[in-house]
Amino acid sequence: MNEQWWLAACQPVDHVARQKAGQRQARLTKPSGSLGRLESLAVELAGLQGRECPHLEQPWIAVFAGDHGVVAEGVSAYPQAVTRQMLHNFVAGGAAISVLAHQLQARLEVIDLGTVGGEPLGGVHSYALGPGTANFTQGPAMSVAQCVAALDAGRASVERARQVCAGLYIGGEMGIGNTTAAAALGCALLDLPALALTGPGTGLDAAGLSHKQRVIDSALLLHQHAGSEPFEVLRRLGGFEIAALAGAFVACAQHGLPVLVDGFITTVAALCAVRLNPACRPWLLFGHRSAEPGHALVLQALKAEPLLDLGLRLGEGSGAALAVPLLRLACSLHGGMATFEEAQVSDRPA
Ligand SMILES: O=C(O)c1ccc[n+]([C@@H]2O[C@H](COP(=O)([O-])O)[C@@H](O)[C@H]2O)c1
Ligand SMILES: Cc1cc2nc[nH]c2cc1C
Repeated sequence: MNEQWWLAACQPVDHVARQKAGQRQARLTKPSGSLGRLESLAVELAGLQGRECPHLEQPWIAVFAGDHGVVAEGVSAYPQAVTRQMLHNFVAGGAAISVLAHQLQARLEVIDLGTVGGEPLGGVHSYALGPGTANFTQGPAMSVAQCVAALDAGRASVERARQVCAGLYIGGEMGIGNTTAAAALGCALLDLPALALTGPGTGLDAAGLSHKQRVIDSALLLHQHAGSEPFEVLRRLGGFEIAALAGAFVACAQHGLPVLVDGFITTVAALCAVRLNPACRPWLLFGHRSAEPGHALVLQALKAEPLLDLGLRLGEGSGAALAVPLLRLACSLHGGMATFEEAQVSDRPA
């Protein structure tokens, strides 16, 4: 295997800046704790940015796409061709994430790791690792070389984000069938049966859902003998876009770039990243809780508290993008509010 760069050290959190930010929060003109999660968010960001008053520089949004051999088992409500059709839509500006990126004035890049249907698309970084992964009910989803190349593609995206001094990294995904891969991966990493993490994805009915659960259970049985080493689990049950996201998240932590994680699939990628390199965990913030039922369990396993719960189940990085204004406002409140002393307001409850 190539050099395993994903095992290298991550940036430490600045505990002094974090502590100073906590002390500042206690001096702001409000009852202690009254801004709820926005308070801890500002303090957390202070530790990541190494300054008492954090502020959000330009966010970078990367959408990773890949197709999945397991769709041959009939596990998605939509046809596989949609993955590639959506690539056009991302670039043309018509997808939800395109609109959100425009509104946030965030840079959006689109990365095709390997989809069914031919030629590289204009405006898309193309890797052509294969026409989708192999069907993991028959064998491993990826070869070692494909999985390493996908992790590398994630790292390369973070390099591009760093070149424009992005202050926040959002990784989105697009891949018909990827809730099956994410559920299988999550089950293998958390030692759970398919029942725990299988959900309707793009919209399966009850019969479709039980079938999807059986497909995942059979894959878990097939790959059980391979053990729980995270790279091997990712290679066997993951997807190109999921491996790329895991690589991007580890690379962000290695370079001290905070990440805002999106929905079910990206959170499973975050779990892979944390299993590959546990020191990356502090760099991961979580944008929302998806309607996909397995998401809550994976978030719990990561001790993650997402910011929003709006019933979204789109992917593309949309839930993370929607949380950006909240992050910005948490920073503005933290840095802009007066202290009790400055405003000459009594800081003592009666
Ligand atoms: O982000 C989520 O939580 C999420 C939940 C359900 C579906 N998705 C999106 O829907 C696609 C996968 O759904 P499926 O049913 O084809 O496995 C993929 O393109 C994801 O971006 C995303
Ligand atoms: C239309 C469509 C858009 C998507 N965006 C992310 N996953 C998706 C799945 C479908 C089916």
